[in-house]
Amino acid sequence: MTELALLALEDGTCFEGVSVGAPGLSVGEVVFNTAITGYQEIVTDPSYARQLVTLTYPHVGNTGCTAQDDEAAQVWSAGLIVRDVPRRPSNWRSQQPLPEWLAERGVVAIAGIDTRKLTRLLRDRGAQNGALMAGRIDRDEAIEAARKFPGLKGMDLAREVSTKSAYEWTEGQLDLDRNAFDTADARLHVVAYDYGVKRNILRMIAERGCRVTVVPAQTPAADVLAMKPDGVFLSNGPGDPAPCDYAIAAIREFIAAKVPTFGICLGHQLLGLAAGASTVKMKFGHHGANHPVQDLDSKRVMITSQNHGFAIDEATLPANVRVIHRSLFDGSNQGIELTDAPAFSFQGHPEASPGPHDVSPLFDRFVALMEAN
Ligand SMILES: NC(=O)CC[C@H](N)C(=O)O
Repeated sequence: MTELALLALEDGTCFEGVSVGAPGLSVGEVVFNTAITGYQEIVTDPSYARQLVTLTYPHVGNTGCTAQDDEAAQVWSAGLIVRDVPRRPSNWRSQQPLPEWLAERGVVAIAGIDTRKLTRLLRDRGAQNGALMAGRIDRDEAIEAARKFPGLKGMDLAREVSTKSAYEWTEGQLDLDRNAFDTADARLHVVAYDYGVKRNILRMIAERGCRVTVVPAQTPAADVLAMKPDGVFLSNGPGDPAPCDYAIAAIREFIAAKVPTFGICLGHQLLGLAAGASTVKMKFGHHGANHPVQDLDSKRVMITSQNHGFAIDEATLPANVRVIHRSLFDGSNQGIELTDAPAFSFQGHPEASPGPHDVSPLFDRFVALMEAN
């Protein structure tokens, strides 16, 4: 039986469609992602916590779902909004159709709405708070729920999605035949802060000859320094970076101790904050897999995977921070490097899961930085 679903925005706009997930009500910030592939990696990316993701690509679910493609232990996106789901997935790796996979995980999802209209609205007015309802639907209740969502600004979500206890990561990048990666003869020890880390980041660090210890977001710097790591990694993650004072304080200690440090996305923003810069909320952010970013040193342009709604305000960067990457879409900051400490970071997603691999050399740069220190 087809169940109805409804998406309501805080401005009162409603879209009616059909449910392609679990029944229920879910609220969050509505954002659009322009990637053509990678829906499973997108909804399991912890950076999407409290966000309802609409995909601009019209056919979603064509290749089904596969356990190996999860970027975390659960779906973190608050809900999924698509134009059309095929009746039957077709791919040799597919274990389950997308709607069944979403329903099993309790994720509310809607299909059959005009996602082009929704995306244009978000581009014009900026990211909107919204509510997604499936099964029993009620417009007024949904609009009210959307209006009650306080918005992501000021929301510290990193500590909510983080691991509760430390663990060792031992897997290399998935190449389908070989899932276990041997880190027995690892040359370097990396402590990775989990603010909402994606598995492919850990794989890419591990297979470059690193033993990786993943620690909770609120682990004090002293505990990490006691492990005498060769490097510290700051992960991606959801929410606003500014209220993550525990992380900013810890990173300041790593900078002072001159520990090689590499940050991605939320980790990049936190490094900027620790260095003394400010972050700003963007109008609708960057979410896609085709964003051109320039490496300002080599002048090379890379096509990158992106997922962020906050950004470092370059005007606030102190003199000891160099801008090393910039977005060619809107000129916003994409990378920084400290001139007086071995620390650098990138705003996009170099692990590219999903997305193009142009930025993967940044992981080699991190390894080189650790080796040089
Ligand atoms: N992918 C991320 O790490 C996102 C960082 C942050 N939550 C933002 O929206 O900008």
